[in-house]
Amino acid sequence: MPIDKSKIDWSLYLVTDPDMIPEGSDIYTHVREAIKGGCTVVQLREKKTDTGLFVEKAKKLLEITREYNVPLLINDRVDVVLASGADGIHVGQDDMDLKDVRRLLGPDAIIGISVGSIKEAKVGIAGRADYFGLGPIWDTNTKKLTKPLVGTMGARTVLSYIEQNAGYEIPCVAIGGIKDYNIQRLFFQSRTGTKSISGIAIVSAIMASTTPYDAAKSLLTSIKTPAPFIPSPPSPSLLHPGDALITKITQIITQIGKKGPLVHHMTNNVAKNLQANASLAIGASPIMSENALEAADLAKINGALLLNIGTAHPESPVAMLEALRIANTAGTPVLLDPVGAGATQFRKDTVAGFLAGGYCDIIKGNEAEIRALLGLSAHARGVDSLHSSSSASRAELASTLARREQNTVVVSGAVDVVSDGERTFCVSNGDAMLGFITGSGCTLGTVIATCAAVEEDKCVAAVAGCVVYGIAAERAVKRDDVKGPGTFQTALVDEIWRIRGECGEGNLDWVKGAKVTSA
Ligand SMILES: Cc1ncc(COP(=O)(O)OP(=O)(O)O)c(N)n1
Ligand SMILES: Cc1nc(C(=O)O)sc1CCOP(=O)(O)O
Repeated sequence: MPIDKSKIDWSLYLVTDPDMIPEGSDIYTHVREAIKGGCTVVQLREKKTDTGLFVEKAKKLLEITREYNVPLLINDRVDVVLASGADGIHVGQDDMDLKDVRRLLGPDAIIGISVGSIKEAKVGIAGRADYFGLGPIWDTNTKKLTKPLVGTMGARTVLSYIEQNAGYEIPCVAIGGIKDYNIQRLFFQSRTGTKSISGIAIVSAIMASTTPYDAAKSLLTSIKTPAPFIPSPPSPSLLHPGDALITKITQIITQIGKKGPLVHHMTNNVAKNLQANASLAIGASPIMSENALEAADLAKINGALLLNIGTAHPESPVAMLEALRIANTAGTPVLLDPVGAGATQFRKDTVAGFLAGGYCDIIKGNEAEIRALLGLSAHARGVDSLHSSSSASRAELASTLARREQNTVVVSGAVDVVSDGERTFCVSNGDAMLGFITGSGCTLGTVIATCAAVEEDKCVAAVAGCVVYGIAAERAVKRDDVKGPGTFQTALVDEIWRIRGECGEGNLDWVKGAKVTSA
């Protein structure tokens, strides 16, 4: 029975590679096991095989795929499809023109094309492709890539173009560097309002596995399980600054005192002590450990992970990325403080590696750091709309990055700007004295991460962190015992402690000083 192409399940699409199959197995056993484990589509990809053998392999595989009602597609070769009776073909942009492929294979054949940009999507749409292979999403060792990486953001751009322009439904399977640990983030970060990828195409994670059944099963589980960090839609009362937001801030601080969340810091040596003291003062339990081998155990405990690259060593990015992935799998919120991002190539690569390799619920940085993450020059100049340091343009920076990353971004400064891409708040609490103590920005990160540990709405958690930290600074600077930065630093920790105590006693007067507006 030929496959009905309107009913294909694109969830887990296996692309074969004969050179990866572990010794002792063969392509037929391997593919059968992978299908039993959950593969829903198979593509036979033979780059070096002679035509005769290619057709023979296709015919034998077709017997297997038919048993499971799974479509078998052939990579690149129309003649092999025709000779074997396979269900369709996958072609690249430089292969045979789609109209010719269709003419040769007929209306029922499943025809897919590789797409990595809007320009390539136009080719696929014009040729009425049945599906797109969207990639390369990430780097891969499976083949030498000749096209730029698409990333989750590029995938979203293409999906949104298709949604608005195709005029017919085109399932898209993402391909390139996809593993168990990045699947959920891929689905989450690439989705548009209404269109998501329909599945993932995998080579090495299944073909190189000695247990293809288990590999496929585990990949399918990740596909079917929503990302643990997907935020719920914000409560309508928290869309704008107002009484509900202020009440929520006090509830967050009270919750921290009650729950004592663990906040795992992988942070810099300069700020570590202040961050640990501020954590304790607000009611959290700080752990300062750069050891990735502890990350799995720490992620199991409720709390948050803070990554700060201020004094990172050459080996730090590997340990931090490992911790980030573990936190993502556990659903533990992660705050990234990209200290000095853009200052050196090492820092640029480190931050790019985190954003490509994991999901950070909150990114907190100063304006130069956030500009660096957006690929803009560190200093405001030029005529682009993001060039000045007004609150409005910093709000644009924050919301642009938040929309790109599908997360919450804080641009810290005299006025802290917090955005999740939809809502953007300005928090004007704080004092200039914060600029005279080392690690004050890093410690704001600690306070925000602690709020994120107890609050699902990360944008509101970030606002709460900015408010409590800013008000503590305002109170500290007014104290008679504060004579300068040294005494201010101590008083700052004391005031965080006092605010937490007042919250615990139900005295919420402190929050009357909150200065939160919409950007
Ligand atoms: C599902 C899927 N997507 C993309 C590709 C890549 O195809 P192509 O661009 O033709 O590159 P090669 O496979 O020929 O190296 C694919 N095979 N499958
Ligand atoms: C065959 C192929 N095509 C790609 C594209 O982007 O067009 S990436 C790719 C290889 C994907 O292998 P793995 O799952 O091992 O990363």
